[in-house]
Amino acid sequence: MNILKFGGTSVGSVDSISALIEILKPLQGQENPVVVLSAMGGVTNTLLEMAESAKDLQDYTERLKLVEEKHFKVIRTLLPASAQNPVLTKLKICFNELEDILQSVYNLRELSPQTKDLILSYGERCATIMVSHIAKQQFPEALYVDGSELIKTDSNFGQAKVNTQITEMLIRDFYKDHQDKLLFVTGFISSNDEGRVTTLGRGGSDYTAAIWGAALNADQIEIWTDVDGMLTADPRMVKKAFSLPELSYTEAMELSYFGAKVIYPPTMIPAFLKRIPIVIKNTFNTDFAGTYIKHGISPSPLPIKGISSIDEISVLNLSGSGMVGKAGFSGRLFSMLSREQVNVVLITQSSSEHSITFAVKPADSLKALSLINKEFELELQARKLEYPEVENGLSVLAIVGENMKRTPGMSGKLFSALGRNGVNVRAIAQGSSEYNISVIISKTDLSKAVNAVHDAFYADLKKTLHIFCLGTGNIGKTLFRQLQEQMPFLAANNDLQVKVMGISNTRTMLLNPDGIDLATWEEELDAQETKASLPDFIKRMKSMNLPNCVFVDNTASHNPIEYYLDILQSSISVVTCNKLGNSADYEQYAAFKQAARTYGVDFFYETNVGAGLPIIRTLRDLMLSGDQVGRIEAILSGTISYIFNNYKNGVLFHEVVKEAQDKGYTEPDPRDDLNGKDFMRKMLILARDAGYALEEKDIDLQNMLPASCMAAESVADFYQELENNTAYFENLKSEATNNNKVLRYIGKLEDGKVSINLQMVDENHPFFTLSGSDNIISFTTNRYKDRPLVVKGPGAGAEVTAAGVFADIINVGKR
Ligand SMILES: NC(=O)c1ccc[n+]([C@@H]2O[C@H](COP(=O)([O-])OP(=O)(O)OC[C@H]3O[C@@H](n4cnc5c(N)ncnc54)[C@H](O)[C@@H]3O)[C@@H](O)[C@H]2O)c1
Ligand SMILES: N[C@@H](CCO)C(=O)O
Ligand code: NA
Repeated sequence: MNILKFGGTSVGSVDSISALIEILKPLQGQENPVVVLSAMGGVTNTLLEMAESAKDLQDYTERLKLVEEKHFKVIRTLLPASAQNPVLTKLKICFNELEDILQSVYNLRELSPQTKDLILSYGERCATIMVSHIAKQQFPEALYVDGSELIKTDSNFGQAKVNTQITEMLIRDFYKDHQDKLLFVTGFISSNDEGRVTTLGRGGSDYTAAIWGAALNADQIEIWTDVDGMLTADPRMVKKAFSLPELSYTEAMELSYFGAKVIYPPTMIPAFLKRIPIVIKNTFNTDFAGTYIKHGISPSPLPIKGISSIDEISVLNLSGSGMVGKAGFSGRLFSMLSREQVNVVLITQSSSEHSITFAVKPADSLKALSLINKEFELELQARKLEYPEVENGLSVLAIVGENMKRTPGMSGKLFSALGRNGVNVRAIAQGSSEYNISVIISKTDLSKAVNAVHDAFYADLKKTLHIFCLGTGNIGKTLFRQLQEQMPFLAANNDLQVKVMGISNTRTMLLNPDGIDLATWEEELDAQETKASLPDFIKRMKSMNLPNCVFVDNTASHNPIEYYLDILQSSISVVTCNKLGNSADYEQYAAFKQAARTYGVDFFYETNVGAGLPIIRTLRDLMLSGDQVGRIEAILSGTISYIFNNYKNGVLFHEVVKEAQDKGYTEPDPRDDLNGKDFMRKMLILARDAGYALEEKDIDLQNMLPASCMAAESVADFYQELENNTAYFENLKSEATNNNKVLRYIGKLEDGKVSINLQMVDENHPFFTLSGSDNIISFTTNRYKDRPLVVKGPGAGAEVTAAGVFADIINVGKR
């Protein structure tokens, strides 16, 4: 049985509540989970503010109306009219009670901690009443549970201490009687012996989930929030921060102690004691597999798990001869501070025992100072101690991870990263567990320091490209061979690793979180039982959630194209030799480019034009450096080029076509080459890259095939028709040779217009001398005006194409 806790953002809006219901749907038919809910996002704060306002005789009624309306709006949107009344009535009763309480606070001008807790409890109650009723539409067994009656605490209002024994008994009894129900339980609220409402303090709803989990021995506690679990650093500060798949309890505690706001550590203790795994999931990204916090995590390749920080900290330094050799001095200092409820965040002591430095929250600093002055009055007067001063404007940065214990050089890495970036370290502390090294630095350095440290620790990992490849035909196969051959060189010369994480063709698919062995990929893929499914492949790619991910499309299929946008929007780069994406609607082409820009990833397609020849790249460089393309003239069909270069006496036209296919120059379907479609796509892509928003219909394509060849249904028929038209092709050839000319199929872009024609050119034409599958392209631009920029060479074939795809992948790695 699982406990699912949804935080404020997950119950904060119509959309998020719909998402929540979607998350519960697949659980139908299984053992019912227990669902714990927070108040709607923002409501707890508003309740607090209203209570304070009432006490200060200020108006709160406007805000009360807004809170009420916020709940009603969800009900009206998500429930059919016939189902609205009962729940609106229940909520109305709650809001009337709340209004009465606030009015009493107003009348008495007094807000006791217990009244505050009572007021706050309406946040969780109203949200849970609301969501449980909405859920009833899907799950008739949904039941609202006021959890305050089941969690028993002392009377420390605002931060009540739980009586575990009674609480667990009450929860178990209640659950036994209601196992067949889908329970929606209010988080955060509890009650004391007299039945008065208490609250569990910060992170209280997580705590409720952990208490229920422990009482019922749950299999798992899921904390649903609005981010992808715990990250290596605060993503607002570190753009390259990434989600962590697994953490030990200790690591999670250390990480959240400083900063990470995802969960609040004390709430985990009941789960920790019972060894119940906690998983942090994202309501708004259900593809994210979650961050698991549990016992026995698998060995991690990460040197550290994360970097956390406290923005604002104050430091006090105590020094003087009076401390030297005085047993119990620091004991006296810190037990005094703890007695007075000053939370000490970090302590360091010099080995000479001449000074102690410790950090506290800025709000506690003056209190700490005056406490010290009082406690050590005699020593201070006798000058055995220096008068301490408070230093502000400081931050704490901590690196956290169990691997630190085993790996030498961790602190070296930390301090050299800080040093290289000119960050001065004010004080250092290492937790005795060796799970944490903390430094105090100037607040103005914090962002730079966290980024520098993140780079230092994750750079090696960042230099691994994780690729997911579609298509194992001509190009795909060749690419894998090239990758395998080149791996050692890349590692040695570029510190770059390329790991193939997934491969799929139309039959089967293979994904391996450790990377696929390129020596045996083919047998492994063939042996897979799972039938290929593109949506599953992409889903699994996304849920691996790896840094530096590249999706490689080596197919000639329409299917992958429809996922490009989603993939780019998941911050995964796309490398493709498939031209179908860029040559469909202009709008789609533009959307791919925009998505890559917005999500900071790459969309590379060099091999769409001229295979491995640097044509797209050259054009991009021209455009980026402010040049303007006036004219492009090109031969961009490797297949047709090969055919015209090898269509000599003694060989028939259809035989040369077959040769081109056997050499791997043609499209999977050679008709796409011969009818000019493939060429047209390339010209369209070039024109678009040159800044013209053209569509296929704008291109003037002269088809060089006789109608009967065009009409052929299968590839075999097509070859037959080519043979039937032998005379037509022979005529073309002799007409050209008789005039000392050669046949050339030439594309042109001029004045924003594109045409493709069959021409006969003589030796004065720059395209006269070509051989093999050569492509040639000449750019006439503002800067290359008198003599054009020309790129020429083999423009088809598996080796050169795979090499182009390879280069695109490496270029993703360079960023
Ligand atoms: N041959 C060249 O010189 C050259 C040059 C540039 C670009 N290209 C492009 O390379 C691409 C591949 O050409 P090829 O000769 O390797 O083709 P191919 O027919 O040999 O291989 C295509 C592969 O794609 C797989 N595939 C098709 N649809 C799929 C889907 N929906 N999901 C997963 N896998 C799928 C097939 O199973 C097959 O393994 C084409 O788009 C082509 O235009 C080829
Ligand atoms: N079939 C293509 C491959 C290169 O895109 C050609 O012949 O040019
Ligand atoms: Na190219």
